[in-house]
Amino acid sequence: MNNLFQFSQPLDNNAKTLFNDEHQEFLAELVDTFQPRLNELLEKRQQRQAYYDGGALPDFDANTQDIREGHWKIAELPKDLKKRRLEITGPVDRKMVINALNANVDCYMADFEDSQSPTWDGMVNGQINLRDANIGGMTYTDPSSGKHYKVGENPALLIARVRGLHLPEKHVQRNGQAIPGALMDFALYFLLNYQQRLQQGSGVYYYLPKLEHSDEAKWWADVFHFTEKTFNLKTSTIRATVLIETLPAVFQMHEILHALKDHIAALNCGRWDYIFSYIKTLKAHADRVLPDRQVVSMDKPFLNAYSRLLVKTCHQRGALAMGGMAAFIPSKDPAENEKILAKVHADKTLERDNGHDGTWIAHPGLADTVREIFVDGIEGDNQLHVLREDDNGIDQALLLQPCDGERTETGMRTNIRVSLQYIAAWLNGKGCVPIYGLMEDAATAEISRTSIWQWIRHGKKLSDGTPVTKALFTQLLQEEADVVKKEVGSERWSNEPFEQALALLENITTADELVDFLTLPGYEQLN
Ligand SMILES: CC(=O)SCCNC(=O)CCNC(=O)[C@H](O)C(C)(C)COP(=O)(O)OP(=O)(O)OC[C@H]1O[C@@H](n2cnc3c(N)ncnc32)[C@H](O)[C@@H]1OP(=O)(O)O
Ligand SMILES: O=CC(=O)O
Ligand SMILES: [Mg+2]
Repeated sequence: MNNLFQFSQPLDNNAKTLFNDEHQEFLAELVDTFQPRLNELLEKRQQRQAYYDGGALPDFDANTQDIREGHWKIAELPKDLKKRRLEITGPVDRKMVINALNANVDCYMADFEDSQSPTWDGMVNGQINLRDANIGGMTYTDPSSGKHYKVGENPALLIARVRGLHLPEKHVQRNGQAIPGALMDFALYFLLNYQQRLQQGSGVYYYLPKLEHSDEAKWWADVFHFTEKTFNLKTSTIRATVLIETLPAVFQMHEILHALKDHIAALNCGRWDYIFSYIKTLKAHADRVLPDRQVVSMDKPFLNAYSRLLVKTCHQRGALAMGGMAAFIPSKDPAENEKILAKVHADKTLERDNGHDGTWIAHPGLADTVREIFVDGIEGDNQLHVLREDDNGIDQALLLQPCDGERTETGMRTNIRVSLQYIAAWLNGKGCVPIYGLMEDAATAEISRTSIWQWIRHGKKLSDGTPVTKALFTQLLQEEADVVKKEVGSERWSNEPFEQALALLENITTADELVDFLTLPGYEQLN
């Protein structure tokens, strides 16, 4: 094996498959060509944030008005990306991959991101699992239950979501620097699967998370062109769906589609990161502090405007407009489950009526309910024809409109318990877990912990008049840690990294400066 990278540990057989000489050569070329520019793009994020922290608000860019107002379309969608009414999402562990491919859905978004804790083993085995999924006939036997899993006929179309641009892959270094996690995920998924996917008459499909600016989309476009050229492939073999899940990006949707016009297939409303980004981007703006997380739902004016503007922008350019995730997951209690399905039904109906072409589900048990809306409830493969005049008036003021609602002690305590349990799970290698009947992943947990930070930062009062201070948070943290300890039992508490999570949550919530992503300090502690 050649020595183009330094690895933090000896490679096992799976890792050797991923990092064979040919793969290392291409990845090294990508890193050398694109990492310096990526570092500049990340620096620009900081500069824009400093501008917002100084009192400015995100807005449409006057310099790119011609792109927003010009007549152009993205490249024609490939046949298999025109029908994406239902997409299941989930982490890349083997059983989940098989269950997702067998779910009654059109597509499966296989996630190296929000729902995947980026442990070395998780990322390496995830690539092997997706390779096997693309080859077909994938199997697995669960060692604890003995249950056997096999991918059946007509599996869902696979789309891989790579890590965000901010996350390094510390286990793989080049010239003493950790490589970008996003480039590793992109390159390995491409190298392991492109021949197989082309033989099947398809392309290589990705989801790109957490972009903040069209310059970042342009960076990805250049990575895709470079890859297609290196492997003598037709332009547009690689197709991306970009999550619009940061507040700055909602003002850049035409520009993002334009920058990626040879490779884009759709935009997606990543609502949870979007809410987190609203908090983060406007963290210095006392008049835009969010209320309890539970009341920030998609029918709030600022979120509804985001969904409608995304639909309009996509359809104008010939791209699909994907909806997002309702965090409710099925309950084993039939009465409770009926209520959950009713909530999911209402949430998805709103998305369908806004004109989305498809949506996400977190669990196979939601497929039938959501099919009623997005399969039986729309005519044809998508709603590309929906272009409403009513949506013309969506402007900066509406997109940034403050959100009504109370800040309560119960809400704050729930945020603490959810953050604590999620961080412990993430540090333990699980990126998505059920907590109090909801799916929690990196994006939802970010909302919980940054809400508290922002309430402290602006000295907000709870609905009973109590001011939110660091001292109040520290007191509630101890009380809620005791509650969680009782809920999970002392054995689990001591066997899993709850104490580590407690310390991390306390640090990031009481820090004077908002920590950009909880996964950055978290990653320093991850294997
Ligand atoms: C903000 C965002 O980024 S949203 C996108 C990222 N988030 C996600 O993708 C959520 C993915 N969902 C999940 O990880 C899971 O549904 C959880 C963790 C929330 C709940 O999982 P569980 O506790 O295992 O749920 P439950 O016990 O009800 O699962 C029943 C079965 O459905 C399977 N299942 C549940 N969710 C999924 C899924 N998303 N994909 C495939 N299979 C699934 C389970 O593996 C289990 O299979 P089994 O009966 O063969 O053992
Ligand atoms: O990635 C999806 C989100 O809601 O965040
Ligand atoms: Mg997200």
